[in-house]
Amino acid sequence: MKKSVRVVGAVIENEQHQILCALRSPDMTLPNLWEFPGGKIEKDETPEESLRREIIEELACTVEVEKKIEEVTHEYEAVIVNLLTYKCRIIDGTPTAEEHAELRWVPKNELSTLVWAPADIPTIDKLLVESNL
Ligand SMILES: Nc1nc2c([nH]c(=O)n2[C@H]2C[C@H](O)[C@@H](COP(=O)(O)OP(=O)(O)OP(=O)(O)O)O2)c(=O)[nH]1
Repeated sequence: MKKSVRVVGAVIENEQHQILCALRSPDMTLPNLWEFPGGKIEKDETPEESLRREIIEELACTVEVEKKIEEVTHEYEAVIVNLLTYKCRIIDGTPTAEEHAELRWVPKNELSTLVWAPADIPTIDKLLVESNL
């Protein structure tokens, strides 16, 4: 049976309505795909705790976790990912790529020009709807 993992992703928006996008490096699983910074929820962690920890590790900054955006279960070839995405606000520091190949602020209405990890598409669709309001 395929392994299931619970994953959290941070949707961080700046004042220019751009979203912080992170590029997985060539040596990661799902190489060279864009994703929301975050990672696997560890045992005994709430999704919010996990997201704050992952953002410190990956971006070297502190976020406040706000409302949930989407929950998606996506079956990859080797694993089933249950992804929860949350709006987050930076409360300390400036995002730095500690683990990713690149970080890029992308206007909401241009998000679909990047090649995303498939589990992220429903979140992208929601953000695109918001940008057209
Ligand atoms: N962090 C993050 N992971 C995502 C997203 N979308 C998506 O399918 N994933 C997948 C990639 C990984 O398989 C898993 C998250 O694990 P991770 O961020 O801890 O990745 P990892 O490379 O350390 O883990 P692994 O897959 O090599 O074991 O979820 C996303 O937006 N953010």
